[in-house]
Amino acid sequence: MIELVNLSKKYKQVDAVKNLNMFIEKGEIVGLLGPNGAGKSTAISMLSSLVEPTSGDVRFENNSILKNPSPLRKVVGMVPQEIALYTDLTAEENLEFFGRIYKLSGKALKRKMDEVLEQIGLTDRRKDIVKKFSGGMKRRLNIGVAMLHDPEMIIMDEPTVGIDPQSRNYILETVKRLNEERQMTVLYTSHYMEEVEFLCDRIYIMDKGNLIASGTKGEIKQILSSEKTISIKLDRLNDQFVEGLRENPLVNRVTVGEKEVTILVPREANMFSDVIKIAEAAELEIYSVDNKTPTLEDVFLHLTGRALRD
Ligand SMILES: Nc1ncnc2c1ncn2[C@@H]1O[C@H](COP(=O)(O)OP(=O)(O)OP(=O)(O)O)[C@@H](O)[C@H]1O
Repeated sequence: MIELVNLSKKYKQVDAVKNLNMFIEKGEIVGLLGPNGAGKSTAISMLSSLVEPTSGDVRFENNSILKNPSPLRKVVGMVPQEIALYTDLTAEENLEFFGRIYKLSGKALKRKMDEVLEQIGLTDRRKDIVKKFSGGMKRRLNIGVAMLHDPEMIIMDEPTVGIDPQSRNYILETVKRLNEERQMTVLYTSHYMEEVEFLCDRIYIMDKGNLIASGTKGEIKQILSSEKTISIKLDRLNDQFVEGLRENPLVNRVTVGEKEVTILVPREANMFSDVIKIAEAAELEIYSVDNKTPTLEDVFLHLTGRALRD
């Protein structure tokens, strides 16, 4: 459906996106994962023809959209990171206003507004002024606006940043439902790997303007096939224990949580007795030692040496 070919964007000294190659097929949920500043917003702004690339091409149904973006714009709904609503108007009035921009009117507009309000779970708040909405409700309405013209595809730029967990779940479930029931194609950007892991069929991971991994969840996790992650839970932590792990020749990486340490070791390594000895020397009590299935966070850590949210 859509293909990005060697797409780059340079802002003065900053390479916001470097030689990005990506494709999105009809009916897929594709995730674009990366920390702040990775280049995700720039990539989707070029994809939706809001920002002009420095080089490369964006192709929709095999035609370049750089000179003629209208065929793509007709089928894409964009949910920007910033909320774009009139806060002095009600939810209904906002939808009506944006609906008219999409040239909807009369019964067709009313029908569409009812449908969208139902989809975003705001039917009973339709007459309330947006100023009084929570952050999560505003985001849901923002998504509703993008759905007014019946898009085949929706592009969402970090739609759950800074909202309550309940609204976040609602948004994730809505995206899944739209995909399953209406075969909506979705491009979902996030720096929350668990969201991308939950939603997406295929994933692209960006860092500092570069694509660092891509594929299905399984394919991406194969990157770690030679290693495994072990989670160690303790009564408390101290430096001696962490240093003891770091000095162990089998341990490739140590990540320290509150009362939990995770270590990355070769798949075949049996670490149990080493971990117990290091804990005993550090006078700590171990609650559990578990093998973890790798997460996308582990893959990101492996590829960049940093956590996604660093
Ligand atoms: N209009 C602009 N002018 C100059 N630099 C820009 C502009 N837009 C983005 N950048 C730079 O390009 C890089 C990528 O930014 P981008 O917003 O695409 O990242 P992102 O992954 O979407 O992160 P975030 O979640 O923080 O928006 C950053 O270094 C940013 O400062």
